[in-house]
Amino acid sequence: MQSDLVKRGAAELRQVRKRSRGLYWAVALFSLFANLLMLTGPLYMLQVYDRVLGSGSEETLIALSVLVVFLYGVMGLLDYTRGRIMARVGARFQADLDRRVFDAVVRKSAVAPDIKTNAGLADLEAVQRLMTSPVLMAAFDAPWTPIFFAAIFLFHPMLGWLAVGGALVLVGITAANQLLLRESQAEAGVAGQAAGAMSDQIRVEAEMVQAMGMRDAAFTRWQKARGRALEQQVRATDVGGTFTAMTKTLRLFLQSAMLGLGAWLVLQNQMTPGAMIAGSILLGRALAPVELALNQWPIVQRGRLGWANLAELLGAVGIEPSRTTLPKPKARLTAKGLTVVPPGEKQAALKSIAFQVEPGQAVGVIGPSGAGKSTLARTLTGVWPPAGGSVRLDGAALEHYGTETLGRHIGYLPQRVQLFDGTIAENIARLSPNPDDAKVVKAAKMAAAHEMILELPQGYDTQIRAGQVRLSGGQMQRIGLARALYDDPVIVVLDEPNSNLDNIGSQALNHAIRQMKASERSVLIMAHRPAAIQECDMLLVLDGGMRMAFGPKDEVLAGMVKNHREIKQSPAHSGGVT
Ligand SMILES: Nc1ncnc2c1ncn2[C@@H]1O[C@H](COP(=O)(O)OP(=O)(O)OP(=O)(O)O)[C@@H](O)[C@H]1O
Repeated sequence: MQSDLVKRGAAELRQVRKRSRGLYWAVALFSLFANLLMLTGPLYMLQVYDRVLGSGSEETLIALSVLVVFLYGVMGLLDYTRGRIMARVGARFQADLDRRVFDAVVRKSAVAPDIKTNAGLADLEAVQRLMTSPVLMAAFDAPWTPIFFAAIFLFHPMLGWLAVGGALVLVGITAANQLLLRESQAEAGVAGQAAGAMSDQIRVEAEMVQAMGMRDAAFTRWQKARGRALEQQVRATDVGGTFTAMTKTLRLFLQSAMLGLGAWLVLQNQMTPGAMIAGSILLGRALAPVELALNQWPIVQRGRLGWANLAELLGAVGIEPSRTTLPKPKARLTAKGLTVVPPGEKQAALKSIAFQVEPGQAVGVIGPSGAGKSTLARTLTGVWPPAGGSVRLDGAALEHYGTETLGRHIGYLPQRVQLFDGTIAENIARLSPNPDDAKVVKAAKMAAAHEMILELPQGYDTQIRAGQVRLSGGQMQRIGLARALYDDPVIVVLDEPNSNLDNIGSQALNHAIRQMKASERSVLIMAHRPAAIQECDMLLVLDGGMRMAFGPKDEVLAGMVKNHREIKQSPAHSGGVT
């Protein structure tokens, strides 16, 4: 099953690569001519040694040299052009897959984040780098290598066999290099990613690390992860370095051996001195792709690893089917037999839940920690798919809207509000590059964030950057609420919306809920605190993933004597807020 998915992902990658098939053929054709023109050097040597030096004709030397300059010029042009074509092939491959890989990374990370998924875009870049690297050009050159060997055989079979023997040893070394390096390079890659992920996590939580005196411990952990990566890297470099040195030495030796054998054959009158020099140059040309592949093996390995990881990622996260655009729904939400299993878990966090939300209603979802409230929020916003049962928005299953459209219909305020680099307006407008100012201000006013934002140094244009413009938890939550309300969603799902709000914030939230209700929209509030359910008409009580009660708020509360008393006694219920 797993490998079927990987095969599907690999097929998708190949499909994209195939789009540049015409260009690959062009590069292959250019490579043929470039390789034929590489015979220019040896042929020139042959002529200079055997003809010019023999005849002493300066005119011949000049004519030959002019011809060589021209041929080298053409060869350089062909080489340059095929390099440009391959750069475009790589860029096109990346551009064609950017969106798909980006979506897959985000979709998979929303459900089951892991280090491998994090590296999705870096994997795509690694494949693109391999496609544009000289080593891929060497792959185009390799098929023409026999031309060079054939030419050496023409000079003398003994020289030919020496060249073929040497080349075979070099290819053997390259293959051994690949076998030995594969494991340690893959391990170095994985360990490096783990160390990178750990340092990212420490940086994001730097405040906590600093405040709790965890810096030493965090460093020790990171160093351990980094140490593993370094150890593998050093091993890989050691092995790679040994092979590189071996090939370099062997190549130099082979070239001298060719000259030595050539000289002996000249002495035996079996060959001309020109052929001796030309044979040595030809050998260098023939072995160049092998040596290049060996030197650039890390790029090849990383590219191959990237390809394998991308195949796995794209196989696991299928292409989203395009959906027929449905009209803007009414705020009616119906859940039937809804069962949700958190990704990677075996046990359901919601078990066969049923409830209905009508337009103009606010429904409070209450229950102890781990009851399944956030799970319900994630399901209603389409992040976690139901394992059984259904959720329908105005009669259509949530997945029929497509995630982007669903996000516009159902606003979401998560428990932990995270803002992105950009202006406050862009954040409220959900990172839209052209925020609709009127909509931004409307949402901010509804979330009672307008005045607070105006007091910031640049108002709505205040840049939020990691480390700069520190907003308080309550300010973040209000901006998060404005973001949830942006563009008039028909339903908003608020997960612990007042956990960071002060009295004014809580009152503003209740005001926003009343406004939503008055405009026939509906609100779901996952809550611990009584103040949050003040405006709710209905209550859904969850415990251990099961529905314990659902109905009008007062009825449900009356049925829950203990909770009822607790909430009745809270100042929030008697008109105030916590
Ligand atoms: N990302 C996750 N991966 C695996 N299991 C999860 C994940 N998130 C929640 N769960 C599990 O699902 C169950 C319900 O958790 P959920 O977060 O929905 O509870 P909650 O009612 O929102 O709790 P709280 O009030 O503390 O936020 C818990 O048993 C929890 O372990």
